[in-house]
Amino acid sequence: SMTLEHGAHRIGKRIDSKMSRWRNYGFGQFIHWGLYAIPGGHWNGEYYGGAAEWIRSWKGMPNEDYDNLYTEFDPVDFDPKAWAEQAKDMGARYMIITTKHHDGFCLWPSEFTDYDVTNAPYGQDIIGPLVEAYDAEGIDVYLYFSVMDWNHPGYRSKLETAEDREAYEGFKEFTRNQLLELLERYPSTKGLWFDGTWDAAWKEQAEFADNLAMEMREMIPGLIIGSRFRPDDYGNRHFDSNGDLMGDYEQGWERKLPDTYEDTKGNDWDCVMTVPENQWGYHSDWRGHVKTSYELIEMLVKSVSLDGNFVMNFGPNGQGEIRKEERQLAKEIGEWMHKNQKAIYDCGYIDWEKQDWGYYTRNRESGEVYMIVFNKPINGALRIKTPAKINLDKIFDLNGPQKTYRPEEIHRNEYFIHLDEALLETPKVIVIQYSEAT
Ligand SMILES: C#C[C@@H]1N[C@@H](C)[C@@H](O)[C@H]1O
Repeated sequence: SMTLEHGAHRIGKRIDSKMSRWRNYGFGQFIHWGLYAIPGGHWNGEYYGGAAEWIRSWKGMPNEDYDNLYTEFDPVDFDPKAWAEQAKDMGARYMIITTKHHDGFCLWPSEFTDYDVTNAPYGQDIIGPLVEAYDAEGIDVYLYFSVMDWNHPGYRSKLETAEDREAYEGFKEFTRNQLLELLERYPSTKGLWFDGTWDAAWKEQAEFADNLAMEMREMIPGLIIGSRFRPDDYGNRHFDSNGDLMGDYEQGWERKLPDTYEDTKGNDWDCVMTVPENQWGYHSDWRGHVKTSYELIEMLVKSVSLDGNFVMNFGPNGQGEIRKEERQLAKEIGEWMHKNQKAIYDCGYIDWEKQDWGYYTRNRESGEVYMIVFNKPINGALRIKTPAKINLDKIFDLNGPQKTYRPEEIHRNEYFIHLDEALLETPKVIVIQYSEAT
């Protein structure tokens, strides 16, 4: 392997209690909110088919029109307590909020730019009340921060001239100032979710990013930072030039899921997921497939079954309201979570052979295994295949009358259990208590 100054500084998972807390969340909420929520995917009567939070990059939206949207930002309906209550009812255990997206508009009063909420009609801090409201509900808060910043004069996607390099030094100092400012203002934050770090200019900043990450971790010991922040000595991100994970967990699963445990390389990881195909910020006209609560629950369960966290995105509108589709999804997912959260919280992967009926999760403390059944076979027989020396001691429904199942042995370590109910209305959880034969 290569000698790297600024590659991965740890091989393997973090094992401290703060990271264990992160690992056990299971379910999180992403919130993308900012100026892009005002146009909501339209401008001058034209429909923008891209991701609403990228509308500034659309030829139909003149840059100066976008950059002046801040003069209209006045979300009178913003109610952080209501958002936090809804997240609690849904069963989210952490929340990631966009403090600054690629457009550079800051949802907190920043000392280092005028392009922030204090210069919009709204005039007040958005991040602080959100942190407070979510902390009060016992939901941990993480801060999304985009390094790429279309508003800052010193931003460069690549460094070609001496002038570029000089301007970029100023931008780097600005970035450091804003990050330290955020940690100073919101010290209860548990981590940062970085984005906008794919440009060539940033990929040259291995030493700067490494030092900045160390400085932030000194400010808040145990701070959790994913793989999307630092480039290594050769500009590689997420995995360094030796193939080792940069940061505390893998942030590569954006709008996609690993299919097997091998795909996760045994690392911690999160999947961040949009409800439509590709809308993070508010778009008033969702077109194409909009995911149902059934699909989102399956993605959540699949993530936990493969040792990851699932983070579902919400895009509040320009008035600060959560749109009705998202409110309905939160309600439906919450109904399932209220009854089945034991199969999600503090759970992860177990190396039992995946079966067509659904997914296994395992509680990391108790060792209890959960079968989450999505696909009931016509004959109602659910196959269970375990590694050798595993004894199935007790099998019963998580909910309802504690119906127990007597496994029918097919041959060693392979069984059927027989469901007798006609039709599954929602994904069904069955508990397996097992022991290892000595
Ligand atoms: C591309 C891109 C960005 N990464 C997602 C998490 C959203 O913030 C999207 O705009």
